Amino acid sequence: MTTLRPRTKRGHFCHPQLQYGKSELGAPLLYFPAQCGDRHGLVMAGTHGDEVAAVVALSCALRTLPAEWLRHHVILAVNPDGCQLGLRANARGVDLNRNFATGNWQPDGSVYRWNSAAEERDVRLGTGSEAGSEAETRALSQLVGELRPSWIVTMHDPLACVEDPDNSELGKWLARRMGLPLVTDVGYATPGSFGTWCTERKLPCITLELPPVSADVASEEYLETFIQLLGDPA
Ligand SMILES: C[C@H](N)C(=O)N[C@H](CCC(=O)N[C@H](CCC[C@H](N)C(=O)O)C(=O)O)C(=O)O
Ligand SMILES: [Zn+2]
Repeated sequence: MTTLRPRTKRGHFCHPQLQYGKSELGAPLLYFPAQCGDRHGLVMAGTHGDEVAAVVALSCALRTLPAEWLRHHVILAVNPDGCQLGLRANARGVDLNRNFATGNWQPDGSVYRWNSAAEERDVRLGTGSEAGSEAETRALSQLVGELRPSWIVTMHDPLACVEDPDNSELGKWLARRMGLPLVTDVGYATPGSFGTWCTERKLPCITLELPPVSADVASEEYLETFIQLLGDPA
């Protein structure tokens, strides 16, 4: 059994970090490389800067796990500019999850829901001047190409489901542990999305949609599950 880091010492990282690019505003794009095992996965959050409960909960899990027990790569903030601005888009107003170089990329912009109380998705965002136009998209695509992870879990909120087109054992485990429904899609079109980009490259990708909970609640409710996700072989 892994001896977890005492809570008194979880205020800082002891895990190596590597830079895989720069955001549109020049922020470093960081990832935490796996420190042990093989068949590494990639667990990431912060594609949308208005969905940060997973960023905090994943960070808490990472800081609780001793560095040498990290079995999978981690990106806490795919979109650091959006995270610091509290913005779904990146600093250029582009929804990064509609900017990936997929067969169905659309140039006409995208919409999202202001919040769970909104009756429709009507807040407009760009999808980029072309597929892969954004620095964050290109850097992540290149990193995935270099790391060649066995699987990817990308965290969003607030739709409260586990989206796994492959109905994999990992997807079933996550759904069970999180008490969320396992679905094959989120229920609306996502052209140019990361998940579609992965599907086209036959890379297993699970989208974990947290419920609309605070970072405070997520860091308590999901800590054990996220520690197991990061520290146990998949
Ligand atoms: C918090 C926001 N205001 C909000 O309500 N956002 C939701 C959408 C949440 C979200 O971003 N979910 C998906 C993830 C897509 C998964 C897809 N299968 C993939 O291939 O990546 C998204 O990108 O829309 C909202 O309802 O707008
Ligand atoms: Zn999202």
